[in-house]
Amino acid sequence: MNRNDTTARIAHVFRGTFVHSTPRAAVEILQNCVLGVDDKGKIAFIEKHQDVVSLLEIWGFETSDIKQLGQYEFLMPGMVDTHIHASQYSYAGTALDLPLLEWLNTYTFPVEAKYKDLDFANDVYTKVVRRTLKNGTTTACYFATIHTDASLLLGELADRFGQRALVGKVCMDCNSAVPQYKESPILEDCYPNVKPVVTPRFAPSCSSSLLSELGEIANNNKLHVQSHISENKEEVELVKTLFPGCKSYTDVYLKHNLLTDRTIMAHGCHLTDEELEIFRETGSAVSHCPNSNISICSGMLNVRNVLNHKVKLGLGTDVAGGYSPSMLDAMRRTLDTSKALTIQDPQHKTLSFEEVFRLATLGGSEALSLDDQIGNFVVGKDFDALRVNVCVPDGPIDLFPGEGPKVILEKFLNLGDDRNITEVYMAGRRVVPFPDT
Ligand SMILES: O=c1[nH]c(=O)c2nc[nH]c2[nH]1
Ligand SMILES: [Zn+2]
Repeated sequence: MNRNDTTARIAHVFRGTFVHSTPRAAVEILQNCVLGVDDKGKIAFIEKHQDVVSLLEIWGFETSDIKQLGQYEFLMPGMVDTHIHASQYSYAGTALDLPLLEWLNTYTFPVEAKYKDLDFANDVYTKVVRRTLKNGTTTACYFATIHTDASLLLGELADRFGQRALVGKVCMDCNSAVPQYKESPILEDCYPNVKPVVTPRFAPSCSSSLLSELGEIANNNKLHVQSHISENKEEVELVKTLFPGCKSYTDVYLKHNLLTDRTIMAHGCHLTDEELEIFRETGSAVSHCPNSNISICSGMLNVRNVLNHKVKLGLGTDVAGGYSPSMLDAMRRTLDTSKALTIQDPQHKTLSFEEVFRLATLGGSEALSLDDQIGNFVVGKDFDALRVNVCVPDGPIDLFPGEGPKVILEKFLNLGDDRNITEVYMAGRRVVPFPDT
């Protein structure tokens, strides 16, 4: 409870129930606690309420500054979407009738080509940032398009609305389906909470020389890398023919120096145990995108097996292969997929809702190598948080006598929506409700 930094002042104090994950506990529920946020947006303290008198003295705030959470309210860490295509948001909820490679050629590339028009980009990017923030995504790892100006605009909008983001200008130099839609390089480091991520689209749309160039840029500048891997079986076969000198899909990225502890690869449904071993050795992470995996019939990732290999794993909405921009949906689809695997093989150890909660928060922060900064309520981390009220008027959840905080959390995760997320904070700044509403 020491106050080390004498210049920091307290900007917010909350009292009530806090729910988060730790490396040891998938869900830790802290009741009747107080949490303080300093004016730099960092968590200054989290203590039992009986210690409030000494906290008042140490930190110099007033009792009247304390925001009391209601009986059916709690604070949880902001959710981390480790894989989302901002540029595909305009057709989210449609166009889910083709498998990956045809889906890309038919729907995705023609739409992404439209981002040379900045008005179009501004409309879609504003909507996706606002929609995901309202649904509790405080950190998003975005794919944009090949267009530098529109990708910079996405970064600017994330910064303006207060979403932490990694923004990837897509790099691809092979595209026979829509030949005018291909190009290369990256983005500048532009805002405190918005960073560039080196983004080769996936091996089939990149030449070996582009992959090498991107591996070099990422390593020389210590940048994040994101791409797709082993999403669908046809794609895995295609990669074998395109890169005959590589032992596996994973080996393609490994050979081009793209697998580092700042790498996040989406899907991985068909990765072998040998490939997962390479992920563990390099510290690269998998983004599990269950809505997309089912919606375009790509496969079912065995998350339990990935976790058993000690590979970092977060969840992704993968809009628009995934039709929902909500991380609550990503959690539900993760549970559904795990249950489907148990139906196929009763020996499969089904994921629990607590484990999935951890994947959406702390797991996501680890996958993006941001866990020293975000992911749970630890002193010194940034205060990225959701204020959840499971009892909002006309809300989607009914409660019954005797339901404790764990049941309330489970109901929110399974039944809740953005109506229950009454406030969103990123680095101590309240970003939802939006200032203009
Ligand atoms: O789900 C996906 N969405 C995409 O846009 C994409 N590009 C390559 N591989 C992909 N998979
Ligand atoms: Zn994707």
